[in-house]
Amino acid sequence: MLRIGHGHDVHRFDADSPPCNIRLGGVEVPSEHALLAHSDGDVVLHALCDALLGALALGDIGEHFPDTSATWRGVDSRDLLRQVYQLVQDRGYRLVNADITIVAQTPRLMAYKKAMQAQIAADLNTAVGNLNVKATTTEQLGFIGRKEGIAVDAVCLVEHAL
Ligand SMILES: Nc1ccn([C@@H]2O[C@H](COP(=O)(O)O)[C@@H](O)[C@H]2O)c(=O)n1
Ligand SMILES: C[C@@]1(CO)OP(=O)(O)OP(=O)(O)OC[C@H]1O
Repeated sequence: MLRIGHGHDVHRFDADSPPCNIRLGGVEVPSEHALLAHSDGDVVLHALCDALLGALALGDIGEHFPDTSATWRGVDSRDLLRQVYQLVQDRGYRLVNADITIVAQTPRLMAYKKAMQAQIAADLNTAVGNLNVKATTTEQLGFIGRKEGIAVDAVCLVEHAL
């Protein structure tokens, strides 16, 4: 039995913050500004969590980790991903593959994509070849092109282990 899931997330840059590292796909990436979020703001892992939850018809990340709860304030999104994947495994499923597209005018991600793939694969206990991370700009169009935020789309396939 195969099931497919899709996730989408957006986080806004804090225009008032100084240059700093942001977390994308579990990796520290230098950025002109911080991302605004209740958690650590890892928009890549949030989209992947939603894809995995979607594949099992388990709702969305906000239902499981509400941004009204102090429990999840500043949380490492790798913890959220591992918890979500445990829900998937508890139902007898495992990841076949996931494909992630980061839509960002900035920062430049070429040098960080492989590290993200390796980090995510390790957290999901899967081969790095089952994970793909892509990046694209919007050619300076729209809110992403104006460097106001980052969007991510993720799709995944899961299969029943039996
Ligand atoms: N934040 C980004 C965005 C893109 N890249 C890389 O550049 C390539 C071309 O980008 P387009 O927006 O013109 O499609 C893209 O395929 C990525 O390899 C990047 O590293 N960081
Ligand atoms: C991760 C959570 C929880 O800390 O908060 P944010 O970091 O704001 O992220 P978002 O993708 O808006 O929604 C999920 C949240 O409930």
